[in-house]
Amino acid sequence: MVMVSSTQSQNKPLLTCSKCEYFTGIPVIDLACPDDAKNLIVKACQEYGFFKVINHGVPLWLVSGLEDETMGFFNMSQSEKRKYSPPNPSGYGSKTIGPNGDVGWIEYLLFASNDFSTNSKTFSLLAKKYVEAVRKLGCEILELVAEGLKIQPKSVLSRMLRDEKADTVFRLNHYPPCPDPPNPNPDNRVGFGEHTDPHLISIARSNTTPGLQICLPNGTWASVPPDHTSFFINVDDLLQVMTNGRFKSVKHRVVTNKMKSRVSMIYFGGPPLTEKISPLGSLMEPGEESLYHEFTWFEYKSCTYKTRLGDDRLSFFHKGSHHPLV
Ligand SMILES: C=C1C[C@]23C[C@@]1(O)CC[C@H]2[C@@]12CC[C@H](O)[C@@](C)(C(=O)O1)[C@H]2[C@@H]3C(=O)O
Ligand SMILES: O=C(O)CCC(=O)C(=O)O
Ligand SMILES: [Fe+2]
Repeated sequence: MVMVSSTQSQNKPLLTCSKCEYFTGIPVIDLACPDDAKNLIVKACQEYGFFKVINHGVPLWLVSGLEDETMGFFNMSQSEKRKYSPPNPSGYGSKTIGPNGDVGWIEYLLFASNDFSTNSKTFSLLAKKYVEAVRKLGCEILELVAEGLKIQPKSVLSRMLRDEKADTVFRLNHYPPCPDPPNPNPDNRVGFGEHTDPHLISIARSNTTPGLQICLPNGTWASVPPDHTSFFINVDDLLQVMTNGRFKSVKHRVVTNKMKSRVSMIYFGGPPLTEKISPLGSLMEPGEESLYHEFTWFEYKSCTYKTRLGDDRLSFFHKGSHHPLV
């Protein structure tokens, strides 16, 4: 499989052909240094649509406590877990992803509201605290984005996550070890197929098992080195539109692991359903035209659920597109 590494001499990604080599070029943003962070975040969002944050302020006890509780859920019998399915819009899912025939080597819990009830009260309490903490982190990051882009007010993006009607999803994924691939073709050893996330921003944390890959600007897949103490941030589709294409909604996927199980916890930050989405006026250069038709988050979300995971949903909203979904 083609992987990517970087050399110290050039600091530019090079193609190599060894298996399981990590990409060493993921931007790392230290939130303890906000003056540097605002510019580095903008650069990372333009170049990769992806970066890692350290010194994020979310306590480790909360993160590992929720991971333990999550594994407590996934370790239950299939018949116990099935009591919480289907994941529509909230609940337990296994092997199928979304309503349109996508599959993966995965089981998961989806929460489409602030009600995180399962069999465990501790889980619900920790999930509530965790989502509050990562939403706050998302607001901080979006404010640094506004500062880095030199647009006012600095709450122009973060206000959408702060809104009491903010439409967020919280997802806990468990990828069991996949010892014998169902098909020897590595492309079929997929935990979560390639896609972009539809919201504004996704904030992900996983355990120490590798698996996440991002698609680089040159179209190659790069393996993200796991780091259970940090958060990985994705630019999502709405942020690409609101920056009129300056930021890239990152294509990503998860490959399976033969030996170890992987668990990830992802907060997807979205605006209220009625929010109208178009490029930020304060960012547009004189004479610059929007690349997209204006739409509401409700319209985009409805379109998302009519598509397959790997579809390019944003293309339906490009000016010039007359797609029937729009
Ligand atoms: C196949 C699908 C699953 C998904 C809804 C969709 O029709 C297309 C987008 C998918 C996605 C990807 C990011 C998030 O994991 C997710 C919750 C989302 O908002 O969009 C999933 C959806 C899902 O699993 O329901
Ligand atoms: O498990 C992961 O790290 C990523 C999963 C993902 O992309 C998603 O849930 O949308
Ligand atoms: Fe995703």
